[in-house]
Amino acid sequence: MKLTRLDIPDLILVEPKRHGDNRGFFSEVYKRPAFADFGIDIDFMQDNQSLSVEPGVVRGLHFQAPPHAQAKLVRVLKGAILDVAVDIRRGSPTYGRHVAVELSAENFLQLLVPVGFAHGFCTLAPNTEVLYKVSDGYSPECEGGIAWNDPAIGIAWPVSAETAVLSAKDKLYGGLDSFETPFVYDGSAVEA
Ligand SMILES: Cc1cn([C@H]2C[C@H](O)[C@@H](COP(=O)(O)OP(=O)(O)O[C@H]3O[C@H](C)C(=O)[C@H](O)[C@H]3O)O2)c(=O)[nH]c1=O
Repeated sequence: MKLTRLDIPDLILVEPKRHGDNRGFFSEVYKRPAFADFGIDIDFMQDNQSLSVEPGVVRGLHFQAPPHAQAKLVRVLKGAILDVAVDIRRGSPTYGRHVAVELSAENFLQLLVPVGFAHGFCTLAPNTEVLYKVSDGYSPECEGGIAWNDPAIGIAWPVSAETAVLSAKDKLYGGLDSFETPFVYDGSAVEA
């Protein structure tokens, strides 16, 4: 399992090894010690899975505030997504900056999104299924969100406001400057 720190060093790209043979492949897709070797110890407690039927479905940008903040480990079982994480930790040198990576069933990549980041994705293929581990349970009262297309963040989504498929909830979120983040940067990440 290969772990790589991205431009925002708290965000980590994960590439499990696939052992191929005449039947197909076998892969250890999550291994807690591999993260521990990288200085990361997250106690994931729930797996979530979503199906998005159409390409161009945008889910996000979401987070849960403390005491139910969530770290996430995101992977794609079927199809493909542009996966995005936005740094919303007050005092972070990369506050408001984001990383966008393509995760797909084909590239087998995963994205680790720690607490303190808003998360969202846009599907790039029909019938895309996303599976992600979370480190805390669902807490509607702690749910928060930021407008997916906030120009202050400037994500280069492959869809427009006219073509994106959004939930009613996601259409209502305000921009980065419309909320007081509940997260504070603690300087934890080791520089890449
Ligand atoms: C998140 C969640 C939702 N639900 C129920 C609540 C609704 O009845 C239904 C759909 O929820 P929602 O529209 O919030 O689902 P998404 O828009 O996919 O939300 C997720 O999208 C982005 C990409 C994220 O990173 C979060 O994990 C999560 O916010 O599932 C649950 O029962 N448990 C849960 O953990």
